[in-house]
Amino acid sequence: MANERGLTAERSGLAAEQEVVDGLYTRLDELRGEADDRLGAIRKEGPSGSPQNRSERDAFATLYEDRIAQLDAVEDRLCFGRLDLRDGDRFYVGRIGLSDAEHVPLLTDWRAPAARAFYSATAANPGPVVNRRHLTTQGRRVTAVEDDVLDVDALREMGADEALAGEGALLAALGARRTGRMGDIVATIQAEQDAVIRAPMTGALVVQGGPGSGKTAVALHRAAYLLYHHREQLESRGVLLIGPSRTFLRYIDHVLPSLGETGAVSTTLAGLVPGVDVTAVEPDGSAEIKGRTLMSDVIKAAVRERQRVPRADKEIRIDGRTVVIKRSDVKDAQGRARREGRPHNEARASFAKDMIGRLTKQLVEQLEVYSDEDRIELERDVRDDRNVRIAINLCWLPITPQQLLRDLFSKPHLLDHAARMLPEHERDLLLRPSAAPFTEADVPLLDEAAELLGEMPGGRGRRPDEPSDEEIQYAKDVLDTFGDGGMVTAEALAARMKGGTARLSVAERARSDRTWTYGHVVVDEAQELSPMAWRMLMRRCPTRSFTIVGDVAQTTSVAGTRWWPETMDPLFQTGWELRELTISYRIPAAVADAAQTYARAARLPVSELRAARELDDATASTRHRDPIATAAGIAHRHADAFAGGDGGLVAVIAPPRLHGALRKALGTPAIDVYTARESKGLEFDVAVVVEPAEIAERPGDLYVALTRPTRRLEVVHAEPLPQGLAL
Ligand SMILES: Nc1ncnc2c1ncn2[C@@H]1O[C@H](COP(=O)(O)OP(=O)(O)OP(=O)(O)O)[C@@H](O)[C@H]1O
Repeated sequence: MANERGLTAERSGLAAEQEVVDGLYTRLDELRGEADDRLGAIRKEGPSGSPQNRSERDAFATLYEDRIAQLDAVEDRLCFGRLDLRDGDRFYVGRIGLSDAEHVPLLTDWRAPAARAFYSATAANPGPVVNRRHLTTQGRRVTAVEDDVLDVDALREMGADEALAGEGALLAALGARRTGRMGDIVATIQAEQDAVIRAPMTGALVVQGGPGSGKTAVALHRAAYLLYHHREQLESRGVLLIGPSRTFLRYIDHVLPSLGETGAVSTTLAGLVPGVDVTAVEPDGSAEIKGRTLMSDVIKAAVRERQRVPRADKEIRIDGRTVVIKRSDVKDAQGRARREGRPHNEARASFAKDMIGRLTKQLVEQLEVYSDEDRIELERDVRDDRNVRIAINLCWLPITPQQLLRDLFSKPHLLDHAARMLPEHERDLLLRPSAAPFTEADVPLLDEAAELLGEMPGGRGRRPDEPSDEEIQYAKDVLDTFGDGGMVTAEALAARMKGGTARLSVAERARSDRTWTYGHVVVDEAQELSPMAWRMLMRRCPTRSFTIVGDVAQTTSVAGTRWWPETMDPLFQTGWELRELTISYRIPAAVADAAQTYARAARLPVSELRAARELDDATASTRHRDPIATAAGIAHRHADAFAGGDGGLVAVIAPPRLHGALRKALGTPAIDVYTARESKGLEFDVAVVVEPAEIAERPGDLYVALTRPTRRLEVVHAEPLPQGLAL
């Protein structure tokens, strides 16, 4: 009888909530219809009217398009909660705020202050809330309601556990099959996560948490939260989101739009330097050196090296007269140009102007001309003289960041000069052919160089006294051929000039993007960044407003962080704060235990981590002579079971040398094969980890690999398991 009464109440609860939710979707449809109509009307007007009218119309069209995109994006799970307050008030919480035509609020945005209690109220600390209701919907249909009764007496009577808010809704979300795209967690954000999401925007917030503790989810929701609360400030400067790889960015690219936000720029570190393609991986030895802060001094010295003083004074004939490029003049003019404090390529104009002035003066004195007109004419002659231009270029050579780096790492004499502070064996590690492709560790160096070099001449329209690309390339060739301080005759230079020229490849178009500064920067997998990479990010946000999430136990980069204070203190001094997330929402308890036991044995700095779920049969280990065929067989078995059921993702994580054989044995692109590093930040229903001892050459790599599955970890090996791993 009691049960029946319960069921009836549940059904009537559902029906009542369905009515409310229907009303919300009706309002959503109305708003979408209005925005559609307005956009249609604007488009109908066509491109007529004054330029001002047109640009106003364009602005409105963009506004309506954005609004429609926002309303479309919140269709799924528009409303997911209800709060009943002690004073009898009740309101619904959803992805966006909605009001009716009379401005009566219908739905409260999850980011609004009033909605905070939905995530933070507990039985011990209920605030004004007596009941929190979670609504589960499929499409527009309400399929379940679940109440957290926060009235302590009622709660005690029910003997309920208050550890996880909305446990049913949470466990349903955690148990859902993975699709390969990350979803938002807005309906089930937990209290410790909410505190991070809503933390004030000042300074740097560092969030340390074990695998699956929701760092990525929290970082994305915080970006949405900050955009909502500081819209004016952030919309003009933007929010930058840095992720470890393009695969990872694809994995998360759905989340912000589903939260109604399209205003963040997400990219990798390399994506911040336009025109640079990172295609190579380099040995740890050189990557580690390139990550050190002292590389900023190396780059500085390399740039400075392009400002040269000739070994001897040099005579140049102009229209039958001789002028002398004097070493003392060059030194003096360089000093003056440097004191202006502009970047190298931009300061070159001052140096060139100064030198042209000095040479003109020599002609003026020789010819004894006194009229301004004659003087101006002579100056033009000097400026237009090719030999003069070449000589000036040799003393102050404009150069792109890419070329600077290629030269620096391929020419021992340049490296010896610029990187004097490094021991010889470390300099040797940096040497590589000039045509070698760029690596990830080069990116911050390119950015540093771009900062010191500034715009290439002609980047924003060439001035008359600036050299052409051909002249620059030519002078560069000369320097490449003759090395340090190479003085060659004007005739030799001219002869080579005829031999054809190459254009410099400068990513000028995107230059203005490179120097853009953001209102807030969110960094994911932040433990991987080197000190040089941090320098690069600090330039992107002079206000030092950062959200930094990562796990120092998962660090795989040799130049990365193993202890936050070591990295953060020099960057932010006292302006940073550390928070921890302690519950893993991804991995089942048995996987968490196995991974943590291994990590502790390998002396990784693991944080405390509890798993939110216990699942049976969550781990398995198979030893076999043929790990390739065995792994492929196991992966197929799971994939087939998923195909026959309600879906799910299977992935294989293995050392790179086994990838070819594994792909062949799998025979289908439907099951992805990753290295441990490639799998970073991703998750799968089943992860098949092959030859863990080999992956464990870098213990952080194995820790990452073991913590990818949401349901089952399969370990396959021919070699013995690494120490500390027991399944
Ligand atoms: N409060 C929550 N409600 C529902 N799902 C959650 C919640 N918190 C996290 N998750 C889910 O747990 C999984 C792991 O989250 P996430 O990838 O953000 O963790 P992470 O800490 O970044 O992990 P890693 O260190 O491995 O990169 C994701 O599927 C995420 O959606």
